[in-house]
Amino acid sequence: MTGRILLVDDEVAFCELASAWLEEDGYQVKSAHNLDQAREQLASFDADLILLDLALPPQMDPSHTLEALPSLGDRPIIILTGHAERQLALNAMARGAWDFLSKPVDPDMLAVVIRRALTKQNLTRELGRLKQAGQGPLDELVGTGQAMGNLKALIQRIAPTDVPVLVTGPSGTGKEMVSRALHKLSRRAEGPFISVHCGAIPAELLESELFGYKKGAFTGADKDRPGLLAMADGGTLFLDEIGDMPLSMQVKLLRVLQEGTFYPVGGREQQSIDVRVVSATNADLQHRVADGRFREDLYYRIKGVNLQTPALDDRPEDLPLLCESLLAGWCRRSGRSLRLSPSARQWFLGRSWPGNVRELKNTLESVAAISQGQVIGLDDIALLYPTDTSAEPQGDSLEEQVRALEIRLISQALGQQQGNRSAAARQLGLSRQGLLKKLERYGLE
Ligand SMILES: Nc1ncnc2c1ncn2[C@@H]1O[C@H](COP(=O)(O)OP(=O)(O)OP(=O)(O)O)[C@@H](O)[C@H]1O
Repeated sequence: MTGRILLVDDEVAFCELASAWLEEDGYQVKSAHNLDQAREQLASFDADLILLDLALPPQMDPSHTLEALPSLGDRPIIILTGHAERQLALNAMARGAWDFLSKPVDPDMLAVVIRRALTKQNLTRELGRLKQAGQGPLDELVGTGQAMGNLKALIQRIAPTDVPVLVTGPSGTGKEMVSRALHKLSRRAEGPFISVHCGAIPAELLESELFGYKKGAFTGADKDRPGLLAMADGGTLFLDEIGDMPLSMQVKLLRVLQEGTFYPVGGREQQSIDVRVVSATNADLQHRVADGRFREDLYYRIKGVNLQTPALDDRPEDLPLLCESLLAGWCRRSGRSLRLSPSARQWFLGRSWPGNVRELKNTLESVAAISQGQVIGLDDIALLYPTDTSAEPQGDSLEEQVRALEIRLISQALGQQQGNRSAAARQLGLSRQGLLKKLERYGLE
């Protein structure tokens, strides 16, 4: 076991002896001979545990030492006592000390007590870390119904392991969000989360994007460049749309996942990586395996645990909360304050969302962007979706109608292109820059 221990005892001989025992067990040890020295040491030596004699100079008064306990920080303290000081030791424990040992100290007993205290300290720290990390990522995944509840419980269970995860579900159901939550709740949370859009990178570039390349590997390779795999080292590699990965690349990826090593394009030196692989797809991979478009061995390699994100229409119970939280998110970003009128809310709750949360989000944000007061009404919705509402559009000048039409067409294009802005711009005949400007103007970012 590893750990840092501060020994506080005025008996120099005892400090030396105990330090030798503890160092032999692999601990880092420092000694102090009075309370002032102890506090000084703690300023630069963040001890995980303190061994503390109660009778310390200059006072040699145990009750003075007891009063000083809180100034030694929030770490387990083990009290060292003489036989006559049993009551004092019990007082110390009542004040939060972890345990006590009578002198002369038995080295085996010391080892056991220290191991128990450090285990407890590690668990407390881990719990604190998990509580802190655990709040955010799962709360971002809005949904309190049974389907989302089960999914969140599974995420929490699987996240701390290194098991590969395949996230499947229809487009716009939050597969990427789930994958990020897995990373943020994992032991790799401090490491990188690298996303590879397997379908968006042209097949001929995928290899150099993933593996990186050496200078001179091909025309234009004027210096070494690390690939996405190397960048993900120590973290999570997220393979999005894995079903669209070309077969030739699937073989190479399989080798990396099996061996944990790869060669950069044009390189002779093997590189190793340590990554956790999370893949996502809205394709039916088993079907692709059956018709030969996806390698079976790779399928089983990445599948590990399969998490399924439910279609929004299969969890209508979450719609009210989703509307509320998506609108609140838009308000935060745009600096506006808006709510849904009862009839507008009814409209959102009463229809089907085949494009899932992405479609709901785009629709809500488009309507929010064109609404003018503090309440989104059915008339705002009617401006964008005239055929979906019975209300007539009201008070719309030519300018407002053009704006509404633009917003609708942009939202539609973004929905059809799965949020890919370059593709949506192409579909609309706009430059990417032109589309970005409009998104900003209409608060659709
Ligand atoms: N449960 C959810 N709570 C809040 N927002 C969500 C939820 N699910 C999805 N979203 C939002 O919907 C949009 C789409 O989510 P995401 O990109 O994770 O979906 P996806 O399943 O990976 O989609 P695709 O298959 O098209 O890549 C994002 O803006 C995301 O923030």
